[in-house]
Amino acid sequence: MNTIKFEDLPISDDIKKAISDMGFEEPSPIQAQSIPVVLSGKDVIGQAQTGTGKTAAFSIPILETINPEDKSLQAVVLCPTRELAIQVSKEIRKISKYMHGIKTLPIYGGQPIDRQIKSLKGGVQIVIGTPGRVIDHINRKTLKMDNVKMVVLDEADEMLDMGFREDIETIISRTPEDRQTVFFSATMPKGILELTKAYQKNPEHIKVVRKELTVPNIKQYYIETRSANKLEVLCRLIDVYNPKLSVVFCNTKRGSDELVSELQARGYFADALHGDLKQTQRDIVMDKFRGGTIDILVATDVAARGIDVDDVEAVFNYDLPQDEEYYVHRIGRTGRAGREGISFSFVFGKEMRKMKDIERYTKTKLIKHGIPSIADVEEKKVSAFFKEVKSTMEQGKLTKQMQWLETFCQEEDYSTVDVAAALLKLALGEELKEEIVEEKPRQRREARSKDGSTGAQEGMARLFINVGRNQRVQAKDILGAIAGEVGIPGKLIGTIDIYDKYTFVEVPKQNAKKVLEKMKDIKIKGNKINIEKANNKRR
Ligand SMILES: Nc1ncnc2c1ncn2[C@@H]1O[C@H](COP(=O)(O)OP(=O)(O)OP(=O)(O)O)[C@@H](O)[C@H]1O
Ligand SMILES: [Mg+2]
Repeated sequence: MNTIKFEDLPISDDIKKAISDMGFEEPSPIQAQSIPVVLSGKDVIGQAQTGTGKTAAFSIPILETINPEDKSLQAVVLCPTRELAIQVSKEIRKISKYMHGIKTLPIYGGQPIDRQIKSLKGGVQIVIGTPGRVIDHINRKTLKMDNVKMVVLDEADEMLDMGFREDIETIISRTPEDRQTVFFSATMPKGILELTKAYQKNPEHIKVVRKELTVPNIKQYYIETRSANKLEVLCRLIDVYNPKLSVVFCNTKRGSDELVSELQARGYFADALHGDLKQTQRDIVMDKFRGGTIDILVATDVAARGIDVDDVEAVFNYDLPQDEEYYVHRIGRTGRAGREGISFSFVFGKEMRKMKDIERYTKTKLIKHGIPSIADVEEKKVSAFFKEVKSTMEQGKLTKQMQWLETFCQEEDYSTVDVAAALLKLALGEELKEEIVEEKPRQRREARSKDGSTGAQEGMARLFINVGRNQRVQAKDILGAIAGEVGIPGKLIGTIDIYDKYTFVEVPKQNAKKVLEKMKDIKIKGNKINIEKANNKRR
């Protein structure tokens, strides 16, 4: 149990007052353990689960360390994404609310650099930035690192990973030798931990993780569903659980755009966040999500780390993440600061193996969840609707409506139940959807045919198409190409499943050989694809 109070920590009254305004009553374990050590000036690697207050754990010591009289740059916090830089900067501003003479500035790409230069000229002591833009300012000499006392890497493992490492090295090399270097993250893979040696002196590794890497207050489910059914399953889960806010993760920008269009077409308030959008659009989407104008954020991994939005009650892995660490960060967008959360990961076939890797890495077990039935969804919708009806009745003032109803019933000779039932149908619509029947991959394997193709329909052969990662080719293009090359009409080709980079296509058995011969290493819309016989090893 954590018995340390904020009063026991060596922090100034101004900060104590501010964090009390923020609703922090007691320090979280990572705050209790790391604040004194960071304040002592030591280098620190702080690891604690998602949503447990790592931001304040480094922000409070930064604010205690810098000298408000000195207007030079004294602390630099580096974050992997623009949204995170903005968020951390806001948190530091909140904590320094009662302090005088402190200036902080988020600097990130996609924002006009002139405006940033102007603000920097005013004397900024704490910069919170993304590496690229920080380097840009260093090169322009608009950011002077000579007086930097402290460098913090938030999401340190990501920052030291390949994508950012070089930039981080450049930035750190510009700071004084005797600076303090502080790393925080919920995950710290061994390989990355090795790298920290290059930047830190005798670091203290403060690790507040339990057995599991994920927080216990997130209920983690997995659902077996093939790609074709994912959208419907997602909608049903959202209808049944009715989360205040949800984040849905896709592995590609294009996938998230497509999903947003489909959700919007079904009447959901959803929008996308990914790296292809302009910064102004990214800001608008985040503001809408924080404000509740949209309640579903469909995002790539750009939103996986650090983002803190209070009412996110559910996270969906619409596509399973490529890295195990990312699973931890993604689902960590819910269940923050001790709140409850729920997560659903969609898996199918070969992805079960990836899921097992995730379970091993996080030391947690994902619980199997069935696909909600139409009846489940209806029950939920009807009960929610009746709740509204009840509250309308309780508010009263229905005299006029009652008169209309009585007149109508008398004139047409209907009972009020007849009318109420018709009104219900009008309000809720008639459910015409069919139940989803998920074929089990195992059953398909049993149906394996002699030619090595898996589970194809009678008379059809299933072929495996390797599309390669990040290639922009669609099922219909592949079907079209086969029809063009081999001369079999598209309609003869059966079902098609997209497993992010893997696609299966069914062709009539007598045409299978021809397709395989003619379509080896061909290009479709500039994308190299490869059609092979499907076999069990692939799954
Ligand atoms: N001592 C505290 N008491 C109550 N709430 C707190 C406390 N410290 C932080 N919080 C709140 O908890 C939430 C999560 O904090 P924060 O974003 O710092 O988590 P994190 O550990 O950095 O998570 P992640 O690994 O996802 O980045 C924030 O809304 C923050 O305001
Ligand atoms: Mg964080």
